[in-house]
Amino acid sequence: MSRILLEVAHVSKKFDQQPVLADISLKIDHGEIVALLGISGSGKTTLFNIIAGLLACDQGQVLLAGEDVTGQSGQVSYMLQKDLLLPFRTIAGNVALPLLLHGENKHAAYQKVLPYLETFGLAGTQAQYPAALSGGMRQRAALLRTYLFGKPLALLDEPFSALDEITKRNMHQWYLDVIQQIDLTTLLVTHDIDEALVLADRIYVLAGTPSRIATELKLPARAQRGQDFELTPTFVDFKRQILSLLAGA
Ligand SMILES: Nc1ncnc2c1ncn2[C@@H]1O[C@H](COP(=O)(O)OP(=O)(O)OP(=O)(O)O)[C@@H](O)[C@H]1O
Repeated sequence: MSRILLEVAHVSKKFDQQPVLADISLKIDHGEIVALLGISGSGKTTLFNIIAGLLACDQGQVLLAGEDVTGQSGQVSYMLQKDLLLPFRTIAGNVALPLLLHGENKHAAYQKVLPYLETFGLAGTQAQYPAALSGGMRQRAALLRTYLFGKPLALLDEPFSALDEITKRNMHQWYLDVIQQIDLTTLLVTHDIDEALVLADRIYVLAGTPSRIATELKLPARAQRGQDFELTPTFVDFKRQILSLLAGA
């Protein structure tokens, strides 16, 4: 069986005759965390929406496990920048939403989410409302809800950008831990170079006008990086390379 879960092939997009994305091709294998990195306005969200089937592309294809899903929504799980938890629903009510939407009854759905609350570091929060939780906890609840949509690929659009620096770093480590325990492939859209370098197995850098894939970087294996990867010469070399590509954009 092919390891490729997502393939974006030669996707282009214009808005009002203005090309934004030109001939974008990328692949993601099962289990990978791949970052799509670009400056503000480079078309990351546009590509995200095309992959999620929320926006039509002008040319190209989106393939999921080899099947053409171009323009089809509901094939991947996705999470937008803000946590978007419903303030009037408890945490259990929020994270169980995908199961309830699939027609499960409330009791069964709540029973199913309880062990996941534990895995996602949210044990004991089921009866609380989002406003009572910290930003990091709300983001974990939103990630759990995304995961419970049950699709093999999660698209995350700047999921940690609203968090303070320390909480964000803790969330990065947490995400790397939790991803070992669940079966999920991630496409992370971000403009944060450090975040991409800390989380991703591979990075696609978008640059130019219109945006193209300027380069693809393969990072050292997650297990070999260690907690202080950000302080290593390897990290700094990657960062320098990315900065020079983005600066020339
Ligand atoms: N619906 C639309 N109609 C017209 N232009 C659009 C539309 N959506 C996006 N654009 C334009 O396309 C370009 C790319 O926007 P997009 O939001 O995809 O970039 P981005 O890389 O996600 O930016 P950011 O990091 O700031 O969110 C921008 O110039 C934007 O103004």
